[in-house]
Amino acid sequence: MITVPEALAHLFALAKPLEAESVPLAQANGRVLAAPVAARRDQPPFSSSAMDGYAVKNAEVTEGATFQVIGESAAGHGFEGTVETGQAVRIFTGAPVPEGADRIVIQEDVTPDGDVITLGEDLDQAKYVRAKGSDFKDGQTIDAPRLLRPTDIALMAAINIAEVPVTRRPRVAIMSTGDELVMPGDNPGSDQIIASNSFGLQAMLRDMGCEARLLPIARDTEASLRAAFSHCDDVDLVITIGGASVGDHDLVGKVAGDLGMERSFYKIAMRPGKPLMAGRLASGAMMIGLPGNPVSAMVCGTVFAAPVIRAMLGLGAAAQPALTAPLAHDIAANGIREHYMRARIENGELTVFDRQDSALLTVLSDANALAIRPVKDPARKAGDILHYIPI
Ligand SMILES: Nc1nc2c(c(=O)[nH]1)N[C@H]1C(S)=C(S)[C@@H](COP(=O)(O)OP(=O)(O)OC[C@H]3O[C@@H](n4cnc5c(N)ncnc54)[C@H](O)[C@@H]3O)O[C@H]1N2
Ligand code: MOO
Repeated sequence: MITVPEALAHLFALAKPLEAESVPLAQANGRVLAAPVAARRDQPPFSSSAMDGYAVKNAEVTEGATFQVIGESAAGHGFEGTVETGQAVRIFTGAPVPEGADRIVIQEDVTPDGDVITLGEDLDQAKYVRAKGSDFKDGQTIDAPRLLRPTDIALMAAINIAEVPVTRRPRVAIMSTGDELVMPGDNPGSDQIIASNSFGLQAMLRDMGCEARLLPIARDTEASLRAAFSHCDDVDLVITIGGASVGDHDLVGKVAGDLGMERSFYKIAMRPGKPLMAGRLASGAMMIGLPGNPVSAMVCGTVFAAPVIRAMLGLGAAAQPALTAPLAHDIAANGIREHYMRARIENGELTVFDRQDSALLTVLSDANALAIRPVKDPARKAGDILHYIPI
C-alpha cells in the first residue's frame, strides 16, 4: 500500500493539463482562465465625477463662495468647454470632469439660484474626482491561470474582453459496477440497492466545471465491463466505482488490464479508500478506480478526483486544501491507514462522528468536514488541533 501523498503524485503524473478554448464572456464564469488577458483601455477612460454636484476649481472652494453655472456634464454626455475662475459645471456621477475643474462640490452643499450657486457651510472636504486609469490602465493584465468568479467576469467586461480563453472542460465518464445496482426511480429487487455515489460524483465534478456523464451500470461480468469501457474513448478521465476489492466479483482491475490499462498503483494506506486504483487506458484516458462503498467513493472523489480535475484545468498539482481546528472532544488513536473521518465543524470546533462505517451516506451528508488522522496518530484530547478538509 502506498501513502496518500504518493498516490496523489502518481495521479498528477497521469493528469495532463487540457488545451484552451475560447468562450463568450457570458459563459466564462466558473471556467479557468487559460492565458492572461490585457485591458484594452483605461478605466475610467477620463477623469470622472464620483458624485452628483458641481465641478469647480478646488482652490476657489470656500464657505459662501458663488459660481456661475456654464453648462452640464452627464454620464455619456461630457461638457466640451473649460471651467474658468468663478465658473462651475453641473455634473453627475460617472460624467467626465471638465477641463479646468478638479473638485466636485456635492449638491447637498450648494444652494442654486438660477445660473448661480452659493456654497454652504461645513463643506464636504473630499474632491470626488476619479483620476483617469485609477481602476486599471490600458495593457494591464489579469493573470492566468485563475478560476473565474463573478467579480472577475465584471472586471473582464470592463477591460473590454468579449471572448475569454479558458481551459476546455474535462470530459469524465463515471461507471458504476455491480449486479446489485439499479438506477434511482427503478424498482430494486429484494437483494438490490440504488446506485448513489455515481450521482454524487457527477454532481461534484460538474460543480468543478467537468462534462461528467454517467455510463449505464456495468454488471459483474467481464463482457459487461468491456462493453462499458468501450463507451469511454472520447473522455479524459474514466472513473469506475466498485468492483475494486479482492472479492470473486471484483473484476474492474482485471478487465481494465486486459483492455490495455497501464496500472499506476493499486491500494493505498487510507481509510476509507483502501482499494483505490489508477492508470492510463489504451485510449489515453486516465482511469481512477474508486472503491464501491458510497462514503469511500465520495471521500476519494474529494481527496483524489478533485485535485486531478484541478490539475487538468491547469490550476496546478496540489492536494485538496486543508484547514485546522481544535477538537471539541477526545478521540482514540488512529491505525495504520490515514483516516478521513466524517466530522462537523461548528463555531470553530471539530466534532468527529462516532459512526465511521464507509457505507453510511446519512453520516456523510451530516458532515461538513473530513478530519484527517495521520497514520498512527496517537489519541487526541479536546482542544488538540487537527487538519480537516471542508466538504
Ligand atoms: N476481504 C476483504 N474484503 C474487503 C476489503 C478487503 O481488503 N478485504 N476491502 C473492503 C474495503 S475497505 C472496501 S472500500 C470495499 C470496496 O469494495 P469494492 O470496490 O470492490 O466495491 P464493491 O464490493 O463493488 O461494493 C462495495 C459496497 O458498495 C456498494 N456500491 C458499489 N457501487 C455502488 C454505487 N455506485 N452506488 C451505491 N453503492 C455502491 C456495493 O453494493 C457494496 O455494498 O471492499 C471491502 N471488502
Ligand atoms: O477503504 Mo474502505 O473504503 O474503508 O470502506
